[in-house]
Amino acid sequence: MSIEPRLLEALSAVQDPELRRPITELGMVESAVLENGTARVKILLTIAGCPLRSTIENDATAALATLPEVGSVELELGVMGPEQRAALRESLKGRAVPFGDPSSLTRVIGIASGKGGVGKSSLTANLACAMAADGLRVGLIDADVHGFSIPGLLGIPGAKPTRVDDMILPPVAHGVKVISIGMFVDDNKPVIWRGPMLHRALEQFLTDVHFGDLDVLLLDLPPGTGDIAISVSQLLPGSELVVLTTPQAAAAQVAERAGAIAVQTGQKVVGVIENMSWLQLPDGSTMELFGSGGGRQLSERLTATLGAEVPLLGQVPLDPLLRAGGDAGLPLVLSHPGSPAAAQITAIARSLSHRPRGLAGMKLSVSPG
Ligand SMILES: Nc1ncnc2c1ncn2[C@@H]1O[C@H](COP(=O)(O)OP(=O)(O)OP(=O)(O)O)[C@@H](O)[C@H]1O
Repeated sequence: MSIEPRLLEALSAVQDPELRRPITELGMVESAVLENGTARVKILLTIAGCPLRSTIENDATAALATLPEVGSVELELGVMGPEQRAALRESLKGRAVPFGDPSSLTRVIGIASGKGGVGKSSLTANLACAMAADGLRVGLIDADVHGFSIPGLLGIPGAKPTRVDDMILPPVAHGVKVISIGMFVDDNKPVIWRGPMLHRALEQFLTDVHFGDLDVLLLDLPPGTGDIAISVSQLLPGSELVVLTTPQAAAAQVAERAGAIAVQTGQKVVGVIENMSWLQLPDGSTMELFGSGGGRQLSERLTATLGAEVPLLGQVPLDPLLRAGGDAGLPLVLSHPGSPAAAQITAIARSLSHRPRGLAGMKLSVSPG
């Protein structure tokens, strides 16, 4: 089938919403001809019943209509055959370096907490959206296997990943590629997996899920020091940790254990975040609902235990809008970017993503000149 270069050029502006690459590079444009001002184009979807077919349809029609010589568009949607899908898989596989590879440029950051309910999932969802809003390519793995909540917090509670044969394409929410155990279990059933199964599930997320090239991959870890924390350190030896606490001394003590695990795993703890630091009252005064000092205390203790500076990255105040944003699936950093809590989270996201990558322990491919 023939392809008119001008039409192909216009279609190169259309991205596959899940693969986030131009459809022209993915072998999805089967034919594109111009006859008497009518652009007749056939696009092949990766799978039948592609959930995003109307997005592709609308984007392609709009892109073609930008050409002055195109008066009308006739778009036909087909489905890739096994050979075309195999070629697509191959071309995608060759691109992204696995995250565990020492030469990977993706910064992998696990968000850990001592106990549940301190806001780890809410902050992880907000951090991911803040980074994506800054133009970074962000992936988020909800590894909080027993308390997965990320899909709901990002407004895609029932989303299922698209499968192209044995490759899994993560749904995208607010520019973040998201994968969660919750997407692989029925409805709200509890996950009763133990060590080896959890390890296998995480391994599958890291190998079979096609995230493409990412700047940052965030992992929402289960609270505490369980099996998943060990698996993460084994599967992603270069990954870093951020530890979350509330200002309460008792919470900081529990969180210290989650951070001190890095002594055994050899991971770097890049900082502490204090959440629920205070509540601003209508008269402008602040109320320290959970006491104060937990974040500072945790940062000092981890610095002493690990023998390396573990800074307090920021303090996020309590904000009812943050809770409401989670319920509505629209994180606070997007719904109310100017609020004090959102400003703190965005500043923390920037300090995490803008730090130069440490080169210690990394192979440098430099040859003497
Ligand atoms: N800064 C904040 N202001 C207001 N509400 C918050 C804040 N941080 C978290 N919350 C709320 O606190 C509750 C617990 O948060 P979240 O589920 O994110 O915690 P978690 O640490 O991930 O818990 P678990 O590990 O048990 O899933 C949620 O209702 C969330 O909306």
